Amino acid sequence: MQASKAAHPVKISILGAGAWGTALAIALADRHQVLLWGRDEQAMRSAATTRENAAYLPGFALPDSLQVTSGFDEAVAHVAGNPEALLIVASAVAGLRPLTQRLQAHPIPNLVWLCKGFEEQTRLLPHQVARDMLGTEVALGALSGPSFAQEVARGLPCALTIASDSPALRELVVGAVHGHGMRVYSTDDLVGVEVGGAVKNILAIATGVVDGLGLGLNARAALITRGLAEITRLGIALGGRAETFMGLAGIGDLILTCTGDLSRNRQVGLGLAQGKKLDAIVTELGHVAEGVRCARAVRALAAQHQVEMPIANAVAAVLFDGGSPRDMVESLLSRDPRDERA
Ligand SMILES: NC(=O)C1=CN([C@@H]2O[C@H](COP(=O)(O)OP(=O)(O)OC[C@H]3O[C@@H](n4cnc5c(N)ncnc54)[C@H](O)[C@@H]3O)[C@@H](O)[C@H]2O)C=CC1
Ligand SMILES: O=C(CO)COP(=O)(O)O
Repeated sequence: MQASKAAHPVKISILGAGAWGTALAIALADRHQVLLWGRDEQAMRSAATTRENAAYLPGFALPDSLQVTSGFDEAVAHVAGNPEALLIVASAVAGLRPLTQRLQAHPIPNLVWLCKGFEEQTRLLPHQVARDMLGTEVALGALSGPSFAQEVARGLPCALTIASDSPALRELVVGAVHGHGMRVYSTDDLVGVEVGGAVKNILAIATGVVDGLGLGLNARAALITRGLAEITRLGIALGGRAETFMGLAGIGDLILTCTGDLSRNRQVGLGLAQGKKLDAIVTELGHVAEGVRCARAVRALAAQHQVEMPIANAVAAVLFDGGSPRDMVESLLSRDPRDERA
């Protein structure tokens, strides 16, 4: 599909001024009329004056053309009722329900989210949460793929995928985001894209543990490969398509997050291997590490759907059951041999 609408500017509101929402706002602000909303009034006032989001993305200048606000109504009014405008939810998964609940009263035609995970309490994927809150009238989609915020904010190249069952929304997102070093592919496999993005975070914690324990590059490659098998099994059980897991939101993001030290989830694993406590690691990060919240939901879903996920389960045991990082490795290495396709 060609980026047919890239030529003209689009109104875009981004709800959530964390690292990723801010980076995407920076990347799009030279092409579109972008408004970035954050819930912390003082932080947004400071960002508007200093032209920097010091808490979440320090060191990156906000372009003059980027509007910054803590006024929710202002952010919604920027796009409401406009079928060519785009509303992007850039919060953590935990923010998707409260934010979409606030959108119920507004005529939002197109909604895309960037978060990766399952909702902790309900074990729902983001598109199920969004549908719950907004019904079927709104065109919905997930924008995912390997994309560290800091690199996107620096203008380095990346490739993303937009997943939606609405061809018009896919076209709108490709038209608005593709270009300027960002390649945007599209798919209708929302489940596959969301499962890939959610579960790779747990595998990044596992890889951080293995690397932190100094177990070597062979072990890392084995873990990533068998991790992909786990993601694929769960994804297919939940209705995703196998080929999606060989794409950007599957193996692409898995490789990035497992091997790149910019990953917060990988940092959690490295910290655990050093013997640090989970609470201390998460506090020190100052950002969300979705794999931590998601691991319990994935363990429960794997059990419910009878999907074998030994690595994800071993991570959950370290995070929630007091298992040690070395126990995690031992539990994986002592498993019986099996057919590689199993
Ligand atoms: N940082 C990155 O490189 C990338 C992050 N993502 C995903 O995007 C999402 C956001 O990530 P970051 O911006 O990096 O996280 P962050 O930790 O830098 O910022 C989190 C954002 O979510 C908001 N938030 C958290 N809990 C909330 C709640 N209960 N209600 C409303 N808002 C809430 C915060 O106010 C903040 O704006 C995550 O799901 C992450 O997995 C996806 C691709 C790249
Ligand atoms: O999803 C990401 C890159 O695509 C970011 O991963 P982390 O949340 O582990 O930093």
